Amino acid sequence: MAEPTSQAAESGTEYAVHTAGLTKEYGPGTGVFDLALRIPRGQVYGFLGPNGSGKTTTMRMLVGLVRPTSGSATVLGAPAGSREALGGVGALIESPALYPHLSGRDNLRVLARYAGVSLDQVDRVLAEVDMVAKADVPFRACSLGMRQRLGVAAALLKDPALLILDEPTNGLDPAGVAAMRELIGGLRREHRTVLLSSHLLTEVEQLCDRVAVIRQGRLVAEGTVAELRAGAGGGGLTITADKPERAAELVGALPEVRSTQVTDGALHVQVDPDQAAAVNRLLVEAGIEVSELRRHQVSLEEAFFELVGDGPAADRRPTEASGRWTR
Ligand SMILES: Nc1ncnc2c1ncn2[C@@H]1O[C@H](COP(=O)(O)OP(=O)(O)OP(=O)(O)O)[C@@H](O)[C@H]1O
Repeated sequence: MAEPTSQAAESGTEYAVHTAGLTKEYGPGTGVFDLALRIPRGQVYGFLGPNGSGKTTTMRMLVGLVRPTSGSATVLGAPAGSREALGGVGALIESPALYPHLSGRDNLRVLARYAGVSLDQVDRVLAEVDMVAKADVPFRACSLGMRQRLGVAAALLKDPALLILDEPTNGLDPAGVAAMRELIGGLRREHRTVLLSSHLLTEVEQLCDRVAVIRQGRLVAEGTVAELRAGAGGGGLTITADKPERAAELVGALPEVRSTQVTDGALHVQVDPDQAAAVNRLLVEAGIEVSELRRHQVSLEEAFFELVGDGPAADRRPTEASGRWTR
């Protein structure tokens, strides 16, 4: 699959998905409102939000299953839901609807015929989702993990540039989740774009290049995982040193440091924890004795709960915004 071309960039199609003011109003305050998404090609893009926040509705609008109330959505440079856009999109939205009595392979053959795709593609997608050995098991006898893999295989039949996967890890055991992670990592290596919704934030953290967070139908944050973490305080260092005030002065002068604070003799520094070695070196070279230096990282989960406001980290406030925070 080709990388985005400069011609594509010029014509504004460097984004696999581009929405502006996208709205689906089911009722007052219910649905999706004024959504502006830009999903770069070739990335795995996480779409996060609590139950009922509008993820599925958005994905359905992107494949033309739900008609927007207002706004626009462009998919692979064509209007969402148009024949041209759909030609390049594979989607798994909710559970795959396959015939229970047919095997995975036969189900995929039916879908391939229906989509006008060569039957040769069936073996290719079965291999891609690592289901060749189990391809002849009737769908009704397939485990949840196998069903989800077949769902992804069905979405891959048209060799799509964009995969839209709504909760592909739903209900999977840890081994199934790990296998799905591997599969999605493989899609990225093929330069496909993946729009992925998931409640498994550690998975999203490992897989996604960028993330959008929606709450009650509205975008509340967008950025790389690192930017979202930084927006939630970003983590930092706690330093025990013999001259904490002097240490704070020195460390505070570093351009990467967002803030310093000395409490109970310990120096708290808001900075990317990966700067630990540089900070330590600075202090030691200034003749300050460092007896302890601890790193702490804000997880995507903590950042998420801070944004959607109903979890363990809800009482904490972001101290500095570096992602595209829209709250
Ligand atoms: N066809 C519909 N008619 C009326 N309201 C709907 C319809 N579909 C969705 N909604 C409402 O729109 C809101 C967004 O639902 P949606 O399914 O998009 O959320 P979600 O983020 O995918 O949730 P989940 O994580 O639970 O799958 C919810 O309040 C839901 O009840």
